[in-house]
Amino acid sequence: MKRAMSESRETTPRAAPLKAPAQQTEEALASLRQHWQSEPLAEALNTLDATELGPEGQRWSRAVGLHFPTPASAIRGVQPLAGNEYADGLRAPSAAVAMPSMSSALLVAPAPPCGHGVFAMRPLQAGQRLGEYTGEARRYDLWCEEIKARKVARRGAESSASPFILEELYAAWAGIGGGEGVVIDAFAKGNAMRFINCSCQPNCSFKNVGAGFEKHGRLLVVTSRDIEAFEQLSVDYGWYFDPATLAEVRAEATKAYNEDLSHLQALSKSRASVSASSSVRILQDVLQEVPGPTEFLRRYVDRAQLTRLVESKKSFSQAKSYLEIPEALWHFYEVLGADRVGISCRCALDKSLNATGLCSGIIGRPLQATHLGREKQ
Ligand SMILES: C[S@@+](CC[C@H](N)C(=O)[O-])C[C@H]1O[C@@H](n2cnc3c(N)ncnc32)[C@H](O)[C@@H]1O
Repeated sequence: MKRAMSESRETTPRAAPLKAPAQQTEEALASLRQHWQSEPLAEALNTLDATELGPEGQRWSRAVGLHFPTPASAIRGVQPLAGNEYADGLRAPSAAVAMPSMSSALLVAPAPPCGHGVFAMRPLQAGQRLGEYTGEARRYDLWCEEIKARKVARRGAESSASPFILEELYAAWAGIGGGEGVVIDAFAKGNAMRFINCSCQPNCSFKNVGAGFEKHGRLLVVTSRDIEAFEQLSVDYGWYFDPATLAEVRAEATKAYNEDLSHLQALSKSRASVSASSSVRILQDVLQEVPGPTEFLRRYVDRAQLTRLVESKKSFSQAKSYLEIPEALWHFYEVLGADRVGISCRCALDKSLNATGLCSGIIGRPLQATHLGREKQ
């Protein structure tokens, strides 16, 4: 990956000793495991052995001011950054901004199905400043171009203008910065805050703490409500509001629906087993109340509505846009579209990340409860 020349200043990793000795780390992990004992999370925590929490993870944590070692599998290829690096001609804000040191309550650990996450190991109060979100401060326009080039290289020339690929979800918007906007990109370099997952019921937010007109380049993670011990920290990534991304999600939703037409027709006629399309098989299972492991897409189908659609013997026809997908199916296909783009949300599959079970299905999309119905494109 070609990166823009950096005008960054060198950051000096803090040389503080790792504060939690092995025994304290083991105790912390045991209590986390105990707390989430019947969840997939507890099983994932069992994978953390001495190698995972060995010297590599200890060095990384020390460099970013974390109390506990960070699992080696989480930080492969990720450079620890105690403070931002400034690239693309951006300069560090000149006015000194006092930043809190990293909270000693934080522990990075596996958090299935979202990779690794950040856990609060003791209760935290609303409004608490937990530390800085560090990474490379990049000009938004240049960073976007780079992401798009990578996307075209990976997905082909017909890729849309939407910048979504995995890397993008590590970049946090840091204000307009007097120009085209600034993001803090923590994909390749950062600290523990880069592991905070997205939740539809977030418990933290980013606060911009730049000074004067240089209101960019410094982001604080602040709790937005009281947090209980062993909860995961979460924020709302908010990228749903990127128009190009939304257009791509909906184009993929329409494509997926049109690809399924003949199978949907079979579904409406006989409810016989549907073979070729896995998405229609999910609808079939919902209709027939087939029990089984929770397939996350099932969450976005209302059984009564789907039954009415099927019983109406409607014939399914090509949709030109997602607005033409039948009412009972649009949410299901919108989430499927988001999954194809790479931004489907699975927060409610992890109780530590979202205990309410309410999830919009798309990373950064508002919950249906506050966002009823389909929007116009
Ligand atoms: C900023 S990182 C968070 C740390 C990441 N879990 C890791 O282990 O490196 C963003 C990535 O985490 C995952 N992620 C975060 N929140 C998610 C969510 N609500 N649903 C699904 N995946 C999520 C996605 O893979 C996303 O690209």
